[in-house]
Amino acid sequence: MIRLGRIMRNNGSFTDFFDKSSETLGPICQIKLGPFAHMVVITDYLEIENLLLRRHQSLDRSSYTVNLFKGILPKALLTLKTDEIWRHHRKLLSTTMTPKFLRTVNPNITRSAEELVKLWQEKSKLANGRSFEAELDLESATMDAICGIALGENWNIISGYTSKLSHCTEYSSRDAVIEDGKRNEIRFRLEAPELAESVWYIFNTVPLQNPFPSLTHYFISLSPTYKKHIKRIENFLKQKIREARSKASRFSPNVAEDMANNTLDLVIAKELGNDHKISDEEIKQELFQYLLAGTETSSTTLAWWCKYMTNNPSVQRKLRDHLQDKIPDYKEQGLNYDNLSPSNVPYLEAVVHETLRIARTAGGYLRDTKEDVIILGHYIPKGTTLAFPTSTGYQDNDSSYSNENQQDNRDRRVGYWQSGTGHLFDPERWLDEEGQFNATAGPSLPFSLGQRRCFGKNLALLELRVFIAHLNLAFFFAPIPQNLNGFERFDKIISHPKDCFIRPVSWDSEEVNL
Ligand code: HEM
Repeated sequence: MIRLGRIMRNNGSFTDFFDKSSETLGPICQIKLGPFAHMVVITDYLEIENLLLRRHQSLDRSSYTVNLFKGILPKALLTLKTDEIWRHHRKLLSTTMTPKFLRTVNPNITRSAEELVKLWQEKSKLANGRSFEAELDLESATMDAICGIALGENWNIISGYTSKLSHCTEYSSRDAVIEDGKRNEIRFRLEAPELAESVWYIFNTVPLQNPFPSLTHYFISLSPTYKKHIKRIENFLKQKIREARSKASRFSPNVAEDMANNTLDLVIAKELGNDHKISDEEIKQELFQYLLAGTETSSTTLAWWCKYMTNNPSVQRKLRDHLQDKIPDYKEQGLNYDNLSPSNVPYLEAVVHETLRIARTAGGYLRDTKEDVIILGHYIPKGTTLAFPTSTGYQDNDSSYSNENQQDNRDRRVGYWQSGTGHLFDPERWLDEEGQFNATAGPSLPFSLGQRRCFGKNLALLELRVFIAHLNLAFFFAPIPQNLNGFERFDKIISHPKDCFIRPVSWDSEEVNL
C-alpha cells in the first residue's frame, strides 16, 4: 500500500508498481488498494501460465474490469463474464481473425501506414531538424486502419492532417498550424474529424484509478458534452449497421460472407446463416469495442517502438537491410500479409515481439476467483481479484523464472532470458541459431493467455508488422535531445510513454552514418 501510493505520487504508473513488486515482493503478494479493496499480484511466469491455461475454470473476468468499462460497453467481449453470450459473440467474431480475412483487410493497414509516411515526410520538412510528438499521429493512423477494417470506412484522419500541412507555404498560414514548444520542439495544431474526436472523448471518460468507476461514469454520462459525443457515435454506427443489413439481404449467406471485406459485413453475413441471432445493440457495442481495444493498444506499442528505434540505430539499420534483402521487390509488389510473415522476415517479427515485451502496453490483466483456490501454497478465497502483470520476463529476477520448488520444470513451455538482460531492448533474443523467429524463446505475455486472452492478437501483430516495416523503410529515427528522450510512463487505459518525440529523416541523410 505504501509502496503503491509512493510510486503513484511520484508520477509512476501501475506498470511501474508491477515491476517493483515482481522485483522485491516475490512471486505472489497481496496489495491493499484502499480501506475495502485489495488484490493479489502474481508475477511467477509458470504459475500465471498454469492458472490461465489449465485452471481457468476457477477464474473469470474481473468485476473491476467489468465495472470500469460497462459504462461504455455494457455487453461486449471485454465486459462479459465467460457465459453463453460471451461464447456466441466470440464465435461469431472469430472469423475476423483468420489469415484469409486478415489478408482481405490488410490493404486498410497498408494504406494508413503509407499515409503516415507522407505525413511525417511533410512534418519533417516543416520541423527543419527539430523533434515533434508522434503519439497522436500514431493513434490517428491506427484509427484510420481499424475503421476501414471494422466498418469499411476510412475517416482519412491522417490524409486530412497532411493536406492541411501541405497548404501552409505562406508564413501567415504556417503560424496557424505550427508553433514552438516549450522544450524547443515543434508543435503542429491539427484537427481530427468530429467522429474521431467523439470516440477519443468517450474513451477518456473511462474512470481509471477510481474506487467507484460505475457510479463515477454514470455522473459523467449525464453531462451535455458526453451526450453530444455518444449520440454522434451511436447514430453513425446505427446507420452503418442499417446499410450492412440492407446490402447483405440481397445475397445468400454464403455469397454475403464471401463478399465481406470488413468486420461488420462479415458478422452480418455469418448471422444470416445462424439461428442464434445477435442484436443491433450488441453489434454496435462489438464495433465500438474494435475502435477502443484495437487502436490505442497498437498505437501506443508503436510509440514505444519509435522510442526504442531512436535509441538503437543499429537495430534500425539491421531491420532495413533485412527487409530489403528478404523482400527485394517491395517497391513494386508492396508489403503484404505474406511477404511480412514471420518465416519470411524473422528479424521483423523479433523486433515486433521485443517491442511488445518491453513496452508492456497493457500493464496487466485481472481475474476474479470463482471458488476458493490454492495458489503457490497460499489459500485464496472465492471473489478475490488476481492481477497478472505483462511485465513477466521484463524484470529478470528469480520470480520471473521457473522456481523448481513450485512447479515441475519439465512442463515448461517457454525458454529463459539470459540472466541480467531482461530490461534490455534486444530483438536477437527471439531468434534461434538458424536466425528463425522462436515464439517460445522466453517469457512474455503481452496479449495474455487462455480462453480470455486478447481477441485481436492476430490483427494487432499484423498491424505492428505493416506499420513498422513501412516506417523503417521510409525513415531513420535520428537522435533527439536528452530532455525529450525520457522513458517514464503514465497509465491511461494502457501504459503510455510520457514523451514520444521523434526526428525521422530520410535514409539518404548524412545523419544516418554519423
Ligand atoms: C498491441 C496491441 C494489443 C495488446 C497489447 C492487447 C492486449 C490485450 C490484453 C492484455 C487483453 C486482456 C486479456 C485478458 O484479460 O486475459 C486484451 C483483451 C482484448 N483485446 Fe487486445 N490487445 C491489443 C490489440 C487488440 C486489437 C487490435 C483488438 C481488436 C479488436 C483487441 C481486442 C481485444 C478484446 C475484444 C479483448 C477482450 C477479449 C475477451 O475478454 O474475450 N485487442 N487485449
